[in-house]
Amino acid sequence: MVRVAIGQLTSTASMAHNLQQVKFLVMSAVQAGARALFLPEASDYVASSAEESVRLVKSVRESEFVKGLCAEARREALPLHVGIHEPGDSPGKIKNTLLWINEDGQITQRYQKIHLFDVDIKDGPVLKESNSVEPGTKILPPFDTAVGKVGSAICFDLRFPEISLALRRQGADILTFPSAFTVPTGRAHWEVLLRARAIETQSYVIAAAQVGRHNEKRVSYGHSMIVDPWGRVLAELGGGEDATEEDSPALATAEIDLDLVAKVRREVPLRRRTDVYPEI
Ligand SMILES: O=C(O)CNC(=O)[C@H](CS)NC(=O)CCC(=O)C(=O)O
Repeated sequence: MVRVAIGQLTSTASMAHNLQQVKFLVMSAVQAGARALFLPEASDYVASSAEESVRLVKSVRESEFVKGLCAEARREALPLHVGIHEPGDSPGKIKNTLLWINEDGQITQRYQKIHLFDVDIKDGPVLKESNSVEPGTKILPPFDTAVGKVGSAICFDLRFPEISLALRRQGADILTFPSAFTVPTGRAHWEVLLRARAIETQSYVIAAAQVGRHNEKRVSYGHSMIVDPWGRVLAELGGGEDATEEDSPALATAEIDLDLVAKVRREVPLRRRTDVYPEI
């Protein structure tokens, strides 16, 4: 058994402020005895427009936020899983990136979000992530960590079971979905989707999320969650309409039991009928 932590925060356009919040979460995770801390998508900043998002972006070498995180990880010997932005390959574009920073403070894994959130919901959010973000083109092969084999995806990727099934097939014990869900879609779909991915892949799901008001235009749902391979919610933070100051920054922990992963997979074998439908 090994303890993991999820950290929830309200990132703004100030990277210095966001780094302060994350430092508090690192300290809390260490105090709680966690062996890894999982942070939300876009922890470095949440901007109020595509233009501002592009204007704020820094390479990881130049980002005070990422350099600060690497220093924290090394000082506390605590691996960090964190969503940030990076400059894109074409001008005027950025990447929505996930980093694994190991206990030596080194960036050892990187994933670029492959599904972009372009939605136009009547009386709801209108967001065109592709205005500023370049989609990734690869799945990051699941990687070994002190808490298990981690398969990473980001936020809207959660809605596409194919990526979760691919990560599971490549050996993941834990799926992660660092997120910044909107309030209406979160209320309708967040928990159901997370638990469905956990149940159908028979894996832990760790989903750290942004919460509350980032700026005049943007509010996030919160409800960061850890789900076990049987679909039980082991830990959940607050959010939604009733978000309070206690919800940000906030930390929760749970125990990862890899024997439970093996047990669930043994007891309920999911033998696919790939003679009937294509393997994904
Ligand atoms: O803009 C940034 O910097 C950070 N990125 C995000 O907030 C992204 C793209 S706008 N949000 C989502 O994918 C929400 C998905 C969602 O809410 C759903 O699937 O219902």
